[in-house]
Amino acid sequence: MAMAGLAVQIYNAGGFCRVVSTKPMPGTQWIRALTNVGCRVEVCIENKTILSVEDIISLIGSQCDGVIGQLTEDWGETLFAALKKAGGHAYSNMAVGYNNVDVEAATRHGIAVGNTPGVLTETTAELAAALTLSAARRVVEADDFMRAGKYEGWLPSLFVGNLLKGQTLGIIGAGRIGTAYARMMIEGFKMNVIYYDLFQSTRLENFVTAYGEFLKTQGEAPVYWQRATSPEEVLKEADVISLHPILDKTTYHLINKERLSLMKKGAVLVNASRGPVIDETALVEHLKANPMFRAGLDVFEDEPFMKPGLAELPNVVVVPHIASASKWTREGMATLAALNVAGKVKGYPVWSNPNNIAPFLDEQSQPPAACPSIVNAKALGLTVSDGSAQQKL
Ligand SMILES: NC(=O)c1ccc[n+]([C@@H]2O[C@H](COP(=O)([O-])OP(=O)(O)OC[C@H]3O[C@@H](n4cnc5c(N)ncnc54)[C@H](O)[C@@H]3O)[C@@H](O)[C@H]2O)c1
Ligand SMILES: O=C(O)[C@H](O)CO
Repeated sequence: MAMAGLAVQIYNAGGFCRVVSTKPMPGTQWIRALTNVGCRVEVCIENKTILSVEDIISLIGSQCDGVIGQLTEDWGETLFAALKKAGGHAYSNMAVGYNNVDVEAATRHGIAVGNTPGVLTETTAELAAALTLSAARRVVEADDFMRAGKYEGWLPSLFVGNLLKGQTLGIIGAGRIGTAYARMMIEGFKMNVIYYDLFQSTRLENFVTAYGEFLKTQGEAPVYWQRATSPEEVLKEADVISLHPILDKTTYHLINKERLSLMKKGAVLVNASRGPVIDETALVEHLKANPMFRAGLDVFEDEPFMKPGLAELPNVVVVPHIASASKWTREGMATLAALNVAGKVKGYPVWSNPNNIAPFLDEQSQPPAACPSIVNAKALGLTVSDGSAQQKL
C-alpha cells in the first residue's frame, strides 16, 4: 500500500496508536511485540536502501506515536521536531550504537531514545575474530589466488602470515563487545591482553586471571592482562589491535597517522565499531607503505563508500558492516527496538539492567513490562523498573 508517497505494509490496522518502522526487520516477534499492546504498525517497504530525512518526515505524517529507525538515518533536530509535532514520544534505533542520533535534541522534545545492547555482543565479537584470522592468515588473498587458477603447488613461502598463539592482543574499548572478543581470542589462542578504556574492566581482568590460573593447572603457560593508561601504550605493544569503543568526539579518528606509526610493522588492526574511529585515508597510506601490516574492516568512514585506494590493497579484508548479521541477533535487535517503543507507548518503566536483556527475547513467555534500553531515561526522568516486577505486557 502507498502512503505519503512511500510504500508501507500495515499490521493491526485498527490499533489505538501508530508506530512506524523505517525498514522491514527480520522475524515476526517484533511485530507481535507492538500489535500485542494494540499498536497499528506501518513498515516502510520502499525499495530504497537509505531513507532521507524528507522520506522519514513523510512516513511520520501528522500522527505518529513512535518510530523504529536505522543507524543509516540522520535522527537529529528536524526528525525529532517532526515526531514531537505528530504526537510521538518514542524512537528506537535498531542498533546498539546511536551516533546517528542527536540524543539531546530528542530529550529536548521529550522523546525517549532506545537502543539494542547485549543481543549483538557475541555475534559482533565473532565477526571481529573472523576478520582477525582472515587478515592474520591472509585468507581472502589466498582465496583470490586459488580462484584465479594461480596455485601451482605447495611452496615454503606461499601466503605466510602471522601466528596468533601467545601474541599480545590489544583492545581499545573494553565494553560488552570488546570483552567478548578478548575472551574469544584469549581462550582460542592463549593471547595476553593489553586494553585501554576510560573505565576499568574488572570482568575482563578477572576472566584473564582465572583463565591463567586454569592454564597453569593444565601445565600450560598462563595468560596475562594489562590495563594501559593511553591508546599509545596499546598500539606500541600489541600484535593485534581491535577497536570496540562507541563513536563520539573522544574516539573520532582515534587511529590517525601518528598513532598508526606507533604500531608494529607487522601488526593486525581490526575495526568492527564505527568507521570514523579510524582516519581511513591515513590507513590507506599506512597499508601502502607497510605491506606486512594488515587490517580487517567491517565499517568505513563514509559508508557505503571506501576511501580511494583501499579496495585495491591486498593487505586489507573488507566486509560491508555485517558484524551483527546473524539471524538470532538481527531478530533480537528488532524485538528489543520494538519493545522499547511498545513499552514507552504503554508507559512502562525502563529495565534496570540493559546488560541483561534475555527475558525480552524468550519467545515462549511474555516479555517483562519494561522498555529494555532507553539511553536518555535519566535525562527524561523516566522510572526505572526494580527488576523484581514480574508484570507482563
Ligand atoms: N560493526 C557492527 O555491526 C557493530 C555491531 C555492534 C556494535 N557496534 C559498535 O560497537 C560499539 C560498542 O558496542 P558495545 O555494546 O560493546 O558498547 P559498550 O558501551 O559496552 O562498550 C563501549 C566501550 O567503549 C568505551 N569508550 C568510550 N569512550 C572511549 C574512549 N575515548 N577510549 C576508549 N574507550 C572508550 C566505553 O567506556 C565502553 O567500555 C557500539 O557503540 C557500536 O558503535 C558495531
Ligand atoms: O551499532 C550496531 O548495533 C551495529 O552497527 C549494527 O550492526
